Amino acid sequence: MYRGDLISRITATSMFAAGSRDLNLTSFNSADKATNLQRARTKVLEASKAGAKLIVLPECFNSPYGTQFFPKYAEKLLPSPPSSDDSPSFHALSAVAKEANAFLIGGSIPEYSPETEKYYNTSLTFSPSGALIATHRKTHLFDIDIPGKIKFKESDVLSPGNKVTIVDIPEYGKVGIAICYDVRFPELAMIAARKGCFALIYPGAFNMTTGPLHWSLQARARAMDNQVYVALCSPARDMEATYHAWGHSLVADPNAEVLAEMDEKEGIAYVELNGEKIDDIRRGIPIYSQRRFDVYPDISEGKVKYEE
Ligand SMILES: O=C(O)CCC(=O)C(=O)O
Repeated sequence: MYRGDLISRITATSMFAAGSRDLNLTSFNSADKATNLQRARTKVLEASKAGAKLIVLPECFNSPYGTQFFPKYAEKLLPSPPSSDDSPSFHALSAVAKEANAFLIGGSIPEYSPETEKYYNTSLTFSPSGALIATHRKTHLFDIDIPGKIKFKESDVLSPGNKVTIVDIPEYGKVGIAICYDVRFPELAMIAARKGCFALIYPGAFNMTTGPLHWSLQARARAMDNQVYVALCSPARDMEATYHAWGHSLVADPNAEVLAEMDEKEGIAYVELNGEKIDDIRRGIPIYSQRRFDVYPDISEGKVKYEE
């Protein structure tokens, strides 16, 4: 199930909050996709130079965030690989993964599928050779309405993905990938963890209402429930934008302790993931072997749609 022998070889992972949804902290205009892609490239190369082997970008890193923006920024990913006209972001991510010689979880981008004629919020993961190794379409759409605070309805424009996404990273182990609001659904995290993932990684962008309330708590809860690493990677905050991201990219360890947490500004956080820590935590608090599947079902078995 859990491949401690492989994951203990991990040396570094990095998170950053750059190339944001609507980032306009310096001189660049984040509503400009090409600028965002260039910014992301610079930061990925900076992280890889510092030794990162697994690099994560934020949700919707190539566009402003908002249902009004998705159709304009959406890219076609089919056929795979798409043409560079259809998906400049696909090609930029693939090229920089190769240049950085690192695994790259490329945040997410708005996608338009000519097959289904629908829009999605989609995360692409590339290997160090530049090959696409995983695609996750946000499975739980961000539809909330907290009176006087925030109303957001992704489902006005987007359609949901329909699977749990696990990527087996050679020499490291399995990683579960999902997007932002997906973190609120413990079932998805638990299935990925019980299928052997050592880390659950969520490009995401909470807001100024739910960020302070739940961002860190959600990461810590998923880490505690599953005794795995959990990483959340947010865009930096831009108060000029229509959506104010909470920021605070963070990594929680298998004991639910926060190893690194950024502030709301652009930056890079580096964290070393150690497989032995998972073994130690699970030995100390052995919930992994104490489950009572005679009392309740194992949700990771049976009718589960997942893809490795
Ligand atoms: O769950 C939340 O509070 C925020 C989710 C979100 O911002 C998103 O899914 O993009």
